[in-house]
Amino acid sequence: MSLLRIDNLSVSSASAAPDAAPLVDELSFSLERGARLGLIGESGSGKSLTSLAITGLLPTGLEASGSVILNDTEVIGADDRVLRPLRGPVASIVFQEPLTALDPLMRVGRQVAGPIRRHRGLRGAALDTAVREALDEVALPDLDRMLRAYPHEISGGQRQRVAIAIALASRPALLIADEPTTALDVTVQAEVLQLLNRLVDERAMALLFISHDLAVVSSMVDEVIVLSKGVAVERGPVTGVLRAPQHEYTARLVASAAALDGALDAPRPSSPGPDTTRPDSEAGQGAA
Ligand SMILES: Nc1ncnc2c1ncn2[C@@H]1O[C@H](COP(=O)(O)OP(=O)(O)OP(=O)(O)O)[C@@H](O)[C@H]1O
Repeated sequence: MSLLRIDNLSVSSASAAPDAAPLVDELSFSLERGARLGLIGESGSGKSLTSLAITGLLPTGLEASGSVILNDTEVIGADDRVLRPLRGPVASIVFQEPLTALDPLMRVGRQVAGPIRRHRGLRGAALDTAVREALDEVALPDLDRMLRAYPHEISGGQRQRVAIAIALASRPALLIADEPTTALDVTVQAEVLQLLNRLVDERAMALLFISHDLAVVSSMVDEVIVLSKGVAVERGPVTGVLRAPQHEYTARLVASAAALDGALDAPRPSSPGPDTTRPDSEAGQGAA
């Protein structure tokens, strides 16, 4: 039995015109325990709505149809009472913006303790130890300060590490990472990806990794689905899809990523180096 099996999932807005295209359109895929799948596509292609539909967290006004079976439970149409026990121990989400997941008025230590107490039943000294271990596992420095800090008192990268610690505290079988590093600067991004990679491996979790960034996706997953306007236009092993895209939309995504890489690698048009070829230039004068 697959950990997650999605059949013909569609998501539509209740207030949209009857002939409007669904926001997610007849999407099907499954994910086995320990497998890694990427969902890529431009902004607005339906990636986040898919992740929210999987955990039954679609905002009011949006309706899902089809079937999402998470660990043997049908999510679509299910009561919150049925879904709550799945959120955490079966599937956890790490969002793009860590502040979405964190309570601004609660110290980090208490926020991490909440899901550990709820899902693992720990109390007292055992709970304190588990909270420290959870923060240590995501490589947060200065644990004493972290435990007492409010979210605004730590950096963006540290906040995302705390959000990851919270998502993992309930030991999920499936981690959904929805653009987890997009809000972080490039060096911090690489550290957080490394951390996620290690934790997913160590815990043999399944990973659904959502991103518009092809380079990031290819470093994290084995298989990929390409979404365009809510439709899965291509899928397959990540290296094959990115090296030899079959669909024109995927080819465009790959080309624009390559163009971006090329632009970043190329020398800057206004080189900061001294221009000694112009006698009247500042550099030329300075060098004279
Ligand atoms: N609550 C809502 N009501 C109506 N339409 C919505 C709602 N939320 C999202 N949409 C629309 O659904 C489409 C898919 O949105 P979604 O957030 O899944 O895109 P995405 O691929 O995750 O984009 P991004 O990378 O920018 O987060 C978009 O056109 C969006 O405007």
